[in-house]
Amino acid sequence: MTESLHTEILVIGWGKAGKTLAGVMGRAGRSVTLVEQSTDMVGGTCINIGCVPTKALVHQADVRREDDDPAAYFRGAVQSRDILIDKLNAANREMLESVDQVRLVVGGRAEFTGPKQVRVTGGSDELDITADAVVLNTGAVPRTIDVPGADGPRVHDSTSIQHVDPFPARLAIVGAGPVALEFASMFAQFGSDVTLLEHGARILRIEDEDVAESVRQALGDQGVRILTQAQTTAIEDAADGVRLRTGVGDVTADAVLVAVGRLPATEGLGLGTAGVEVGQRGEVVVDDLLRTSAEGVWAVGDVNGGPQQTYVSLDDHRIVTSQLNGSGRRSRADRIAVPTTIFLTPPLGRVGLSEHEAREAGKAFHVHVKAVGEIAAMPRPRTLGETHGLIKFVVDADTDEILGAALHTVDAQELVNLVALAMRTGTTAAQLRDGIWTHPSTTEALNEVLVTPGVS
Ligand SMILES: Cc1cc2nc3c(=O)[nH]c(=O)nc-3n(C[C@H](O)[C@H](O)[C@H](O)COP(=O)(O)OP(=O)(O)OC[C@H]3O[C@@H](n4cnc5c(N)ncnc54)[C@H](O)[C@@H]3O)c2cc1C
Ligand SMILES: NC(=O)c1ccc[n+]([C@@H]2O[C@H](COP(=O)([O-])OP(=O)(O)OC[C@H]3O[C@@H](n4cnc5c(N)ncnc54)[C@H](O)[C@@H]3O)[C@@H](O)[C@H]2O)c1
Repeated sequence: MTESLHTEILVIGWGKAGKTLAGVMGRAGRSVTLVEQSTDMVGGTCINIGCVPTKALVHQADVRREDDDPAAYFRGAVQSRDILIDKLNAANREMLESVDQVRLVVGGRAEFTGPKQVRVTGGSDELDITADAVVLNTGAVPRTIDVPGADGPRVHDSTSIQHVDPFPARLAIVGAGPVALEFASMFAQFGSDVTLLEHGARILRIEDEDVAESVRQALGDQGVRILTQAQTTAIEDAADGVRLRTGVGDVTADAVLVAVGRLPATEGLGLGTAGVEVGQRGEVVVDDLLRTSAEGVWAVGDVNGGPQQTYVSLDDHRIVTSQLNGSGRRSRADRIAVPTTIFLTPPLGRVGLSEHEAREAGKAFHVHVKAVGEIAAMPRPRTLGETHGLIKFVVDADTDEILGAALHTVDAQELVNLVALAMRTGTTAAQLRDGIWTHPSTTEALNEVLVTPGVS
């Protein structure tokens, strides 16, 4: 059956930016149609297969006791992950179903048939939609590696590994980005024997050496084996598992996770038909207002090639919403000090310049750095029994403002937001150092680390 409709705003993909924009614009009385290809993905990547389920698993892994049977414990952890995700998926649907002006089309793939004209196909049903404005929010998909055996049944991506069965006593992970590191730390805590295959000279190459070394030590103490210069050339079935051939020797495992990045999801969208330009990395090309090359078409979230973070996608929505329903002045260029966190145990929070980036930028700066275990004024890690890590600040020698920070410590995912705010507001290192902070908290590190003699 073919139906047609016209809508003011068409959102393709139920990502963070798109769902937020749909709710805001619908509540403002504008007619919105949101198309999502899969019922399993209502609410998008973050809540169904990305941030939230993985952090639920990280938490479960952290609280596992040494004598818990790994396989049985993992099954229980996955069950509680699934219960949580089902609830969030349903809550996301309810959030938009309750907005009268929003029409939801779930279970059909959208493809452009002309400028601002889309066909949605789901089974034998078709829906032709024309729109005044189109917002592309199709996300990203896991990149694969082009080696023999990479499509084998025991080779997983970040989605399927969350339900891996049987539990892998030995897990090999190809890649060393946030996905690889988070799963390495998590599976080691679940009781797997984890080998991480990094194809470069060291993990976290964009970070300072002392920061990367701090993470390496924490992972090592969890039992993660890191092989560097390990280019995977083949994945083969073997009698005792699956064998990865690498330039530095073979690795045998029960399961493999390939985590070598995520590519913007543009396949099959018919972007050429819509006059939407795609760049060399497969991303939809946008300007700072997230406008594509086609008039009236915007791209938000991972698909536009920006940082792949949920909160960046959320900010993308603010930029487009401001054009559809506001001053239109909000821009990507306004972003200052956007923090990140890799949810290791303990997590690594990062914001601003690293030491080597500050040096390359020709800045005059001081470095304040201290190992977490040596920070007497911060008992919080000791109360949690997790004293790995390092806290490092790069401070402008002329203005005393924070240029950047690396926070490898418990609670880093919170503390990094405070430091980011300090950077945005021009709060000085001395003000942070002399601040009154609750006790026992991780923020107290500021009282001590920023007192240490700054090394120029
Ligand atoms: C394992 C993992 C862990 C992560 N952890 C974190 C974290 O801790 N913190 C963080 O900030 N970020 C994290 N991320 C990244 C974060 O999940 C993404 O940056 C974010 O979800 C991107 O959202 P989005 O708005 O681009 O769209 P998405 O949420 O990806 O939504 C896109 C939607 O579009 C749908 N779609 C695609 N094509 C079509 C089509 N043709 N027709 C209809 N629908 C379509 C898809 O099914 C999907 O539901 C993680 C990612 C992964 C994979
Ligand atoms: N906590 C978070 O905020 C969080 C968590 C998970 C994912 N994410 C986002 O999801 C996106 C995807 O993450 P990711 O870790 O998959 O990708 P990534 O692009 O961040 O890292 C991929 C890593 O794989 C390595 N690599 C590439 N090809 C390889 C090969 N053939 N062999 C071995 N290594 C190879 C790269 O050098 C890189 O270190 C990232 O942009 C990230 O920001 C964020």
